[in-house]
Amino acid sequence: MTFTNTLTDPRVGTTLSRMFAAAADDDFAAAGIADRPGGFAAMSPQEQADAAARIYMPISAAGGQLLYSLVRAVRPATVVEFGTSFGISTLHLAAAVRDNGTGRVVSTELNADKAAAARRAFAETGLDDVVTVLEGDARETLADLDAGADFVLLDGWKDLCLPVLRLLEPRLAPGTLVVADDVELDGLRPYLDYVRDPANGYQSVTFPVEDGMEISCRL
Ligand SMILES: C[S@@+](CC[C@H](N)C(=O)[O-])C[C@H]1O[C@@H](n2cnc3c(N)ncnc32)[C@H](O)[C@@H]1O
Repeated sequence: MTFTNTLTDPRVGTTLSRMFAAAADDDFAAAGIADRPGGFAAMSPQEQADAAARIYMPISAAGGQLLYSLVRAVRPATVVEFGTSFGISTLHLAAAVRDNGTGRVVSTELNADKAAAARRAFAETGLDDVVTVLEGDARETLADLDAGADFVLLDGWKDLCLPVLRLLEPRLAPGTLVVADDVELDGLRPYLDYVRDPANGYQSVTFPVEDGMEISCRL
């Protein structure tokens, strides 16, 4: 019996290894950003995205394996991702969609150079036919989504995860999983408070992969 797992396709494995290796230099690439006048927090989301144009900030390897497994299990028609960066998380989502034999990934990225680099990575892995990268602010690009959001990954700027979730909520059917990365970051606190409040219609739990992923099921 043969088993299909596109994460083990040499093109995908080689590209992911290269990207994770490059991401190991994130601290070096980030040096100096926080020292700019006013600091990172004082910048607009676009200014932050452009200042971070060389920084991967990816999900962890285990987080990617978790996402792959969840998408295999759920078999979503449309996966929506907030925060493509160079495409590490997107490759895991797209590999699962490929192996499901159905579905697509719609991902959105604010920085133009990153969006272009991600598209190149999807082409070199042969997964570009299942991924659409929307370039721009997710609060605008996802407002006109032409379908339901059947599986959601929120990994853009943490203070925007709650506004993006609220934007997508009308498209979330009961049972939809919403995953947010980096539960330890302060900026995600309003989001975590929201999805953990039963009054807001989620069953939410932190999954202990590196950096922590919050998995919330729409009720
Ligand atoms: C943590 S990184 C994403 C990492 C990516 N998910 C991965 O695992 O490789 C966050 C990304 O979100 C992008 N971003 C931040 N705010 C955004 C917005 N409002 N709309 C679209 N992208 C945004 C940033 O430019 C940055 O590349």
